[in-house]
Amino acid sequence: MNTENTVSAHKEPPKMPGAWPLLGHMLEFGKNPFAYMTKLRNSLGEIGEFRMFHQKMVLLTGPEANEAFFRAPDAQLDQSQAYKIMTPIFGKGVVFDAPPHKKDQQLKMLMPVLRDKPMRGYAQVIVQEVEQMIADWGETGEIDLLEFMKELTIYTSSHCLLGDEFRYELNEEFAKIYHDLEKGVNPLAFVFPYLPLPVFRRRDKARARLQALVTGIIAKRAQKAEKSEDAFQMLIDAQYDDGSRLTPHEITGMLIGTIFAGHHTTAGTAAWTLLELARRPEYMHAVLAELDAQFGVDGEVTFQALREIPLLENVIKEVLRLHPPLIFLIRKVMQDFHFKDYTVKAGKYVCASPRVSHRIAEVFPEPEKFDPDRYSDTRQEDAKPFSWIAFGGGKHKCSGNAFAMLQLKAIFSILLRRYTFELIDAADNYQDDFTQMVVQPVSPCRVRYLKRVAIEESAGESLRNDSQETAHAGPGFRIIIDRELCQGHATCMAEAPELFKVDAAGNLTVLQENPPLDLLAKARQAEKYCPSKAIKIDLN
Ligand code: HEM
Repeated sequence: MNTENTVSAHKEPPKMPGAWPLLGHMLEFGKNPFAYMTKLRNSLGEIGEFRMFHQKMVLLTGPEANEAFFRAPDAQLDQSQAYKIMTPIFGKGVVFDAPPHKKDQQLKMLMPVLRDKPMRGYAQVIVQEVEQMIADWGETGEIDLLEFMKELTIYTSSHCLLGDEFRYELNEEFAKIYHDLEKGVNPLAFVFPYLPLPVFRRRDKARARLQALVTGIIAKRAQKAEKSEDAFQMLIDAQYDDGSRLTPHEITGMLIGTIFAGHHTTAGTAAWTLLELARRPEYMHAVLAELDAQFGVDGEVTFQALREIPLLENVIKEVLRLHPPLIFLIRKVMQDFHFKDYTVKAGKYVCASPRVSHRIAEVFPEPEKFDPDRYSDTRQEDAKPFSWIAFGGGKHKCSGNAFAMLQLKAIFSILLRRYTFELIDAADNYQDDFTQMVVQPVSPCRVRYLKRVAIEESAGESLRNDSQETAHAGPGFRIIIDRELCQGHATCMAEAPELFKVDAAGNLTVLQENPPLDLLAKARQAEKYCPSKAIKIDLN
């Protein structure tokens, strides 16, 4: 396998049968791209061709094929074509629309913005935004988790990247601009990017207004003695190899492009992380124990501490394996591309699919199982290069991956220590929405939150009351389950893992027949928060 010309690579990739005239495989692919790509891999293997309308697409899956895809030079596999739809938003001549030497330099300028040094400052900003979002949540309530995460991550990323002026002085105006830009992402833009449609007009007006605001802030900042420490400032100070600076048009495009790249991807991952934990009380409990040990009840969430929460990190990795927000990545073949015995001719498109590659049983045994322990030192199932590719790979690997992980870890370090969460609908109702370009959970995605401090306080209260009851209650208590009512929500297991176990089929087992009284407070919490009211505590 390689990306250079070789004499042995001569076969055309095998083709999927069943193409319709004009449409090709579009109908089946459009209905559920993941199901279609899985079918292609199951029938043709690691390389196979299908058609979207007249366009020939070749799907590559598995670590070796991914390696060929990600290591190919830009001159051979061109990424820009796939992002053409974004040119009116990011701007002409910005990143994917820039000539190759300029694009490389612009992407390079983004690197330090999203890594090491400014991260410490970002950690504080993210923590502050999470605290603010939940400040008026109260004891308990219901939210649409995806909407919550989308709002939160637009605040965190705009605050970290655009800085204080946009977050505090221009917050409402920025929300409107962002809304109009988002609405302007339309597949029509592939073919007619500047058609005089109202959505495109609003998009262009919003882009122009954003640039005017950026230009104004650059001028204002130039007057100040003290320098800001956000991504915006780093781009103002950045230089091309020839010493020239980015123009306000380029800075605007790079900032909005970075926010777009990180917004729905991070929001969807955050929502899935909480959903997967809420479905699995044993992991929720273990993550909570890790966070409590690291930060204590009121400990400060610092950048350094966020680096040392391996279980939460593995949980997020497993979420990204099962629910990568970008399920296929596309390149246009500019020069014939070779993989093993096959040649993909120039003019076709090649795609890699994180979602399909992540569910190959030879790479990730029992691929459908949520198992964060896969990444432990002893197992390292992701050790094979290009097997875990949620952030892509090679030269164009996500430059925001460290920032995304920082955001996710900071969000949960606050949220989970303040509140517990439970699903409102049946667990199977929470699915991926494949109709979106960035795959996220289907909306509405309803969860209930309950304040942890209240739980702990009332647990303390219970304990105090219990000690009074002990005198005439005997040395233990009994847990009575009404099996007719129990629906296997597993909330009890999150509250008292010593007392309850719920298996994957929703069957509840009570682990101790006559538990000691020091577990009574926890049992009472389980009784209190059981959504089906199936638990009764009987004092001896
Ligand atoms: C969980 C969150 C995220 C996921 C799963 C994700 C995934 C990806 C993937 C798969 C690519 C490669 C695309 C390709 O090869 O065509 C990519 C590229 C990129 N991502 Fe992310 N991303 C996330 C968050 C972010 C964030 C937070 C930012 C910035 C704040 C960001 C900025 C970028 C940029 C600038 C690129 C282009 C890199 C290049 O082409 O050199 N991403 N991302």
